[in-house]
Amino acid sequence: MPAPQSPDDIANAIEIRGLTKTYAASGNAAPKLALKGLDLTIPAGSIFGLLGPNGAGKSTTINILAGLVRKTAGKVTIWGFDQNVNPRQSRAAIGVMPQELNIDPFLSPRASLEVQAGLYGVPKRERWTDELLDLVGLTEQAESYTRHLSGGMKRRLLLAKALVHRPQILVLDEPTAGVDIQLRDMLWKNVRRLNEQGMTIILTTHYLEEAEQMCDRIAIIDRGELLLCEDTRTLLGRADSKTLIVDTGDNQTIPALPDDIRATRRPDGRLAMSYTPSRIPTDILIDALRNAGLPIKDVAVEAPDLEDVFLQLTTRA
Ligand SMILES: Nc1ncnc2c1ncn2[C@@H]1O[C@H](COP(=O)(O)OP(=O)(O)OP(=O)(O)O)[C@@H](O)[C@H]1O
Repeated sequence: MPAPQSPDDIANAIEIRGLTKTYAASGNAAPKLALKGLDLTIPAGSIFGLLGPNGAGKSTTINILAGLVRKTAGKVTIWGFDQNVNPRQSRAAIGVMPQELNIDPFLSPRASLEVQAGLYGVPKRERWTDELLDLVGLTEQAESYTRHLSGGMKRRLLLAKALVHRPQILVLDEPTAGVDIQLRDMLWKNVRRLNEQGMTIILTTHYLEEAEQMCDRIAIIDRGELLLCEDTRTLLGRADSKTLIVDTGDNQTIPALPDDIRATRRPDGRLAMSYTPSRIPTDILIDALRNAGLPIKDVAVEAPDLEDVFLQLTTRA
């Protein structure tokens, strides 16, 4: 049965059901159960973050998607193609920018892209090597030896390599680990542009702030299991705590407040109160300060970030 091809037909770029991976024992090391029946659905057109602490199983998942690691059990469907039934088509739908710089040092960027296109069987007339070099800002270095490129340029070349076969899905494995701000900005600009053109983006990152800013949906996995998969906004709403910061001018008293509100003075003199907005609305708290006779010169609210939620979910006892 032909699998659907048009983006309009595809609701989910990736569907993972019951994905299990056991790495075989080697030497003294026992077999390792890295994925324990993972279910994951990645909507087409999203920028999707796959997060988790070290050893959670992120790379294993990505490597299975990329066809680099063989799954032990489970079903993986990529762009409508079952990986077991249509391995070639499912692999063609995905491009992976790996963590490590796996580039032939003796090839020029142009030659690297041509070789990669050849590996994917892209006919010469369908190649877009010049556009790709331009996209990642390597037109000037197109003919240089790759070993003469800076680390940042090599990473940009990896991005271009992942795109030679115009995949519908782009996977970025820790794309900004150890890169400078300029490269990071360039990378995210490109990623957003590709996403606007319809490409589904999946990324792993240790920078939670980055995931919060970039991803519209986030999955958190830990010890080979899915902890949650939600829209970023919903996920951030989970941490039901906020901090109200009030500048009370010269008045430095700490007012008496209900028991479940922690009030402290920050080193800059402002009053900081942690509270649970679902139980105490912010305006009620401000009224309580007024009633206590405190001057209110300025007010700010600090909302929880992804790091708070992540730690809440993954901190091990
Ligand atoms: N080739 C392998 N052989 C045996 N065990 C492995 C192999 N690769 C990974 N593992 C183990 O499988 C588990 C999941 O590893 P994986 O690399 O997928 O995690 P990760 O979430 O990507 O972690 P990190 O954030 O550190 O990259 C870990 O316990 C790891 O030690």
